[in-house]
Amino acid sequence: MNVAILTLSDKGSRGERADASGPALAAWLTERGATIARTAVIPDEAEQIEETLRNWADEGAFELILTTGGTGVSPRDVTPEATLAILDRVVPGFGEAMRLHSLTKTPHAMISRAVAGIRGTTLIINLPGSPRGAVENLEAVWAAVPHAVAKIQGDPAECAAPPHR
Ligand SMILES: Nc1nc2c(c(=O)[nH]1)N[C@H]1C(S)=C(S)[C@@H](COP(=O)(O)OP(=O)(O)OC[C@H]3O[C@@H](n4cnc5c(N)ncnc54)[C@H](O)[C@@H]3O)O[C@H]1N2
Ligand SMILES: O=P(O)(O)OP(=O)(O)O
Repeated sequence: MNVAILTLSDKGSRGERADASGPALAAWLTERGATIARTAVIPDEAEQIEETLRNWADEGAFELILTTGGTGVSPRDVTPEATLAILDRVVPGFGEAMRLHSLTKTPHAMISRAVAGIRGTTLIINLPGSPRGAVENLEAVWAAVPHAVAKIQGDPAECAAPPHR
């Protein structure tokens, strides 16, 4: 699976803090056989986020785009709005699963407004900004990602498991 990782961070984009979240996600994914095909760190600016997500998805080179950062309620947290602006279809189950799983780790999980969905043939998933939060939220949805990616790419196989005996 070719994955692109977009880090949204004002401090990171200004060089005031090293990006630890993008590399943490990359390491986690690489251990599971994914290829990290593109990374970038940009500020929490809605137009820039929309443009980057639109361009990356429309390249058709990545099955999965992960964002990290800007999902909360601070004045400059705009990642969910920017993502929704460029999605063709929303997949609410990813956000539901992330918050359900993350609430077992911290009550602050309910503050993340992360969304997920599809643009063209690319699955896009928001993750929170902290390195630990980003990986914990990816862990929460990973079991469904390969199947979702296959379906988005047009896999015609039937989903239903064989009937139980
Ligand atoms: N499973 C978990 N879910 C959530 C956690 C968690 O720890 N585990 N944290 C919750 C919190 S707290 C919040 S608030 C929300 C929303 O988070 P955001 O997406 O808005 O995160 P940011 O404000 O962008 O960042 C938070 C914090 O993390 C550090 N940070 C951010 N970006 C980077 C980076 N690229 N490299 C290193 N460190 C980074 C920094 O200290 C920021 O202040 O999510 C809940 N969900
Ligand atoms: O510089 P950022 O965008 O990572 O913001 P914060 O540290 O306030 O989450």
